This record gives sequence, structure tokens and C-alpha cells, in this order.
Amino acid sequence: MSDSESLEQIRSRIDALDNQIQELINQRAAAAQAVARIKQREDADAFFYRPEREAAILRTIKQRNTGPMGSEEMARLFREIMSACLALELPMRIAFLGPAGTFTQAAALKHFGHSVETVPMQSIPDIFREVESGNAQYGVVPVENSTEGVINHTLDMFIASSLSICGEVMMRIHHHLLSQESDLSKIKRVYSHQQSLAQCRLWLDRNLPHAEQITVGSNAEAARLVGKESGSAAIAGEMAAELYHLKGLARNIEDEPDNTTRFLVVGRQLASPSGEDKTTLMCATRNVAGGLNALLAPLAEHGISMSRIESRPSRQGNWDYLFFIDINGHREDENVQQALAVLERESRLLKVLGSYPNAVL
Ligand SMILES: O=C(O)C(=O)C[C@]1(C(=O)O)C=C[C@@H](O)C=C1
Repeated sequence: MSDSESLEQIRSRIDALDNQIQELINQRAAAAQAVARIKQREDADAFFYRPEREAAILRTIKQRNTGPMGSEEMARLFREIMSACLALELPMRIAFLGPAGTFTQAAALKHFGHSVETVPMQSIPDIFREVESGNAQYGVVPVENSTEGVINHTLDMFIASSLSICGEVMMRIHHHLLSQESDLSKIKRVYSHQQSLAQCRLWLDRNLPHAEQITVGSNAEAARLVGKESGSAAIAGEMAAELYHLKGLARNIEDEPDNTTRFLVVGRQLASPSGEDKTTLMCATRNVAGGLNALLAPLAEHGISMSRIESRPSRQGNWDYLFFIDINGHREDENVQQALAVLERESRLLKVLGSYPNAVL
């Protein structure tokens, strides 16, 4: 490369590079097809999607990247290449909390890439049912927000479900005030999901103190309603703005600058270790004070760090409290196995909800 190169010369170099990239992508796609044939031969019910392998590939890409393209951008490109390769092996259906345009759909596409079919569901239980029945291979559900805390509806689903967690997605959530109107003073009503209204409480108090706040099932639903109603605005994200052709009256109105939502990928599959994994446990005790200590001590003794603990009243009668605990490590790691054996004895109920790679993107 030199500065004396003309525009034509640089463009012909780009053409030659594109040619090579295209050839290499097709070679990669053929290799993925060969992997699929081996998987099928070994097991007729094999899982084609391998979260641990995808996470390891994306981590390597980020680590070895030297630029000028940024590591996140490079990983996103490879995310899409892998998504297209997997679609050649098996077209994938991913259930998400609809309607179209929700942050859950954005999370599903971020995690799986755009070569999957995303299928909108009306509720979190519907997502679990769709995956349990095999109509969709995986589902994506929100589980906690950095401003508003845990989404109890999702945690409660794991009590009775046979599905496992096989991945997590972290999404920076930017909320926008969307409307047909071009003037804030025209807004009399604001529609959104209750979590989104809560995440923008200060902004609303300051800028729209007299507007009525109306809770609806999702922010995409809010955007859909506002597309048909003057004098109203929705709090929703970029995807919903595009889908329902709304103007952004104000952007990034979330109160917390690093407002992040964590989503879980659920499926009928147990992910293998990727080297950097997390395990989610559901445990029950009867006596909260002593019981909780009995759960946590074995983790500390085996050098396992805990990244999250949530307690829920069980509502089942058999025990008083349920704890949802995230630990670092995979259920196949020796120290995790040893700690789980102790927990099994100490708790009234222990369910490993899944071991899965830490979010990479
Ligand atoms: O390695 C595999 O098992 C593959 O199927 C290949 C591949 C890839 O494109 O690299 C595709 C899909 C899987 O989820 C993981 C990786």
C-alpha cells in the first residue's frame, strides 16, 4: 500500500480482496456443511448449534484482532458469517418476546446473527412452550435489568420447565421517545412497557410531567399504538422506530447511562465447556438465615465465585425460599462438581438450570 496509488488502483485491489474473501467464505461454508454431515452420522438428533464453539471462535477473533477494524466490529462480522454457515446446516427458529421490534428480538439477532428466523411470542410462558414443543429450537427471554432488577416472570418459569440455559446476551438498552408529532408540547400520553417507563422515570418527570403514562405489554406494542394515534409518544428502541415509521423526539432518555439488560437463551441442549462459562443454579431452603449459609459455604470452600443471587418466595408450599445463583465455572469443572455434590445434600432442592459461555458480543 502506498499514497501514490490512484483511486482506480486501490479499487481494483479491493475487488481482488473481495474475490478472495468470497472464495474463503464459501470454503468456510463448505467446511460447516462437512461438520453437519459428521454430526448427523454420529447422532440423528444431534444439535447443530454449538454455543461453546461459537463463543470460543468469537473470543479468539477479538483477541487476535490487530485493526484498523475494531475488535467488536470484527466479531460482529464473524457472528454473521457463522450465522449463515449454521443456516446451511439447519435453518433455525428462535422464539422471542414479541411483537416485532422488541429489545428481545434485537438480543436474539445479536446472539444468533441475522440468518435465523425470529418468531414473536405473546408471553414468556409461550416462549418456553414453543421451545419445549420443538416448534422453535431456542428461545430468548429477558432476565434482569441494571436499573430495574430481576424479571421475576422469567425466573419463575424455570421452576417447572425442563429447558436449560445455553447462553446469555448482554444488551445496552437505549430508549427513545418516538412519535408522529415533532413537538414535545403536543405529547399528552406516553405508552411503554412498565420496565421502560421505570427506566426513564427521571426524564419523564423533568420533561413530560403532565403526560399520562400508560403501561402496555411491550415497547414495540407501544410504538405500534402510537403509529395510529396523534398526541401520543412511545418509549422504545431503534428497531421499533424503524418498523413503525416514528420520529425520534428525544434520544437516549434512559436515566442510567449504562442501562443494560441481560437475556437468557433457553433450549433443550446442555452446552459443553467453552473455557469461560457461568452456571445458574436454583436451590431451595426452609430456614433462610442458616439455610443460605449452607448453600454459600460449599461454593467458597471450592473457590467458586458467585456473580449473582436472587431470592424468590417459592409459592409451592414445600419450601419457603428459592434462590437463583449464578456462579463462575461449568458444571463439568471438577470444583463445581464437588461443590454441587455438597449442595445437593444441604439444600431441599437443587436444579442446575444450565452452564453456558459468558456473553462475548
Ligand atoms: O463447529 C461446528 O460444530 C459447526 O457446526 C460450525 C460452526 C461454524 O460456523 O464455525 C457453525 C455452527 C455452530 O454453532 C458452531 C460452529
